Amino acid sequence: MEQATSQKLKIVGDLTEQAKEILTPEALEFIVSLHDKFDGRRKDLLEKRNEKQKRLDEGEQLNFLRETEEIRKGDWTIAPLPKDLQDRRVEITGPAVDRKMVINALNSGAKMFMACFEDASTPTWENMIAGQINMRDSVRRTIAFTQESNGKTYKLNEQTAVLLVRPRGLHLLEKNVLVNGEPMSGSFFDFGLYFFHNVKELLANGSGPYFYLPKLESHLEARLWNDVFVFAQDYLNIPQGTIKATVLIETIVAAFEMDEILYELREHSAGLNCGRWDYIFSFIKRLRNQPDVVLPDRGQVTMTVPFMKAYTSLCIQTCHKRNAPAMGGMAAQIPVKNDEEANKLAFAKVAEDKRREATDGHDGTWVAHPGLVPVAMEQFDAIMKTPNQIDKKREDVKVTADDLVAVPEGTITEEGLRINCSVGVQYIASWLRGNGAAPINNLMEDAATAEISRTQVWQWIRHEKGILDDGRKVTLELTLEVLDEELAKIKEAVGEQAYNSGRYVEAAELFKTLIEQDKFIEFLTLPGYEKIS
Ligand SMILES: CC(=O)SCCNC(=O)CCNC(=O)[C@H](O)C(C)(C)COP(=O)(O)OP(=O)(O)OC[C@H]1O[C@@H](n2cnc3c(N)ncnc32)[C@H](O)[C@@H]1OP(=O)(O)O
Ligand SMILES: O=CC(=O)O
Ligand SMILES: [Mg+2]
Repeated sequence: MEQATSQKLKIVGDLTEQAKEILTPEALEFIVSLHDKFDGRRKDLLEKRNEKQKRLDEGEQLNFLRETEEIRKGDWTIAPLPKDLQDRRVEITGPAVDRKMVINALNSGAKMFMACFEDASTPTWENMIAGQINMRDSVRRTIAFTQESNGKTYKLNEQTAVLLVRPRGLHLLEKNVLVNGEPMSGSFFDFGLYFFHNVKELLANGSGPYFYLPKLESHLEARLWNDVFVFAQDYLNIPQGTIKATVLIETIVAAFEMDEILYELREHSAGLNCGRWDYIFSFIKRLRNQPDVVLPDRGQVTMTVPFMKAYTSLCIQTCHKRNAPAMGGMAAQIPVKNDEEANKLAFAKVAEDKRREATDGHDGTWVAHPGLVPVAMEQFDAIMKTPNQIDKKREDVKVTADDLVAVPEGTITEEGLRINCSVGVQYIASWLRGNGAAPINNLMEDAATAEISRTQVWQWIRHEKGILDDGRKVTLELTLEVLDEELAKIKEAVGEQAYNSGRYVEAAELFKTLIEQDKFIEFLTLPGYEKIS
């Protein structure tokens, strides 16, 4: 249904009752202002990403920027953190769209809840609007839910986690809102509506508008966000510096600009987070055409391989020097149902990951499931006796540009190729069905992890070092054979009916497109978005 809202603005998505509650004339006016003022810069910055890729393909080596040396050497810190952002030892994450999960996350005992419109969400119109409704009701503490299947009711506990919101990345569009005939940015849509509807209520409750900013690739992108914040605060007469944002360092290029990113956002910064899954994806993506860069099977790229260790250590050192928190990331393991042994192992792996993070100096971490909150809490409580460990300056850390791009040892195996194909297709099918976070093989999968799978396969096919440990070259023919076999296994496992209705065939088609085309597709969610409404 197409709804003409004004000459300038067109809402293409259904104007349901819920949508009308969110897309009020005043809120629309605000997000249109964001578009008018900032969309040109957003597009220029995306173009800069392409230019950088071209230079990398031509052999440019990543390095710290010469033009910002003064910032790196300078003696400055971020503005003091508000009280409710000082102790973030455990942050649970989950899709903003899932009302029950939002309540469960807020009640989980975690210090923070990061509600996600990004890696964990399929950005259908329905989901994005429902997410905004869930956020509005969470902030007002009126959120409630009744599960139809068993009548179980959900409401908020007295004590709840502090809310942080992750809007979509700068590359994603919201095609259901056209400004001057052009789709508006998903980032500005998600940020703008959450901020507009909730900032005053949040401040009245003694909290604030807190964000996670995903997939940044440079300090200029941080500068754009900072300018968006300054404008938004002015627009609603909110004191400057009220918004606080944690930037995910989850691209290899951003790892070279951590100081600069904190500096750009220094009045609005709540530190950095090591988004490990997108980071691995970005490492492969950006360095895909470099002759020596090929990563082994996804399962072998752990947090302790040298380039991952270098990145997290540098992040902690950089943040703490600037009095900023350095948040850890997400272990992939989730509780395993009906298998006590496997469940124990999964918990042990999460505990080990959290212990490492706390010991290294992270100020908190992410968990994917409420069952893992106590596991992470126990590790951080044991090691971090204060609300954070920003005073642990980690001056011992010495990380060079070479350390950040050190290619890890390991093997590419047929099993690794199979897992990438199978998990890639299963996740994309889930995403197309509207579910952006899925348990697959007892691991949490989301857009970032699926990106690793399809990018590895793309690269192995094209890179001369894409050779299996048994000597066979990974080729398109071999991969398509494997893909067909894995698809047959999926069909067998889920049954004919679920297979036919579960968008698996479309997912396999999309996976094929992603690996077949020589021109690398920047994000799987871009062609994916054409298949959802
Ligand atoms: C790379 C990155 O970006 S990481 C960050 C983005 N990714 C995410 O946020 C993923 C977060 N995790 C999830 O979405 C989920 O845990 C999944 C999809 C992986 C698994 O979910 P489920 O299959 O529902 O798990 P499970 O059946 O064990 O759930 C048990 C209970 O825990 C709840 N639950 C599970 N995960 C979460 C969560 N992250 N937040 C809140 N509640 C949760 C379920 O709602 C369910 O509640 P109920 O007992 O009241 O019915
Ligand atoms: O967003 C987090 C990540 O690991 O990617
Ligand atoms: Mg990510």
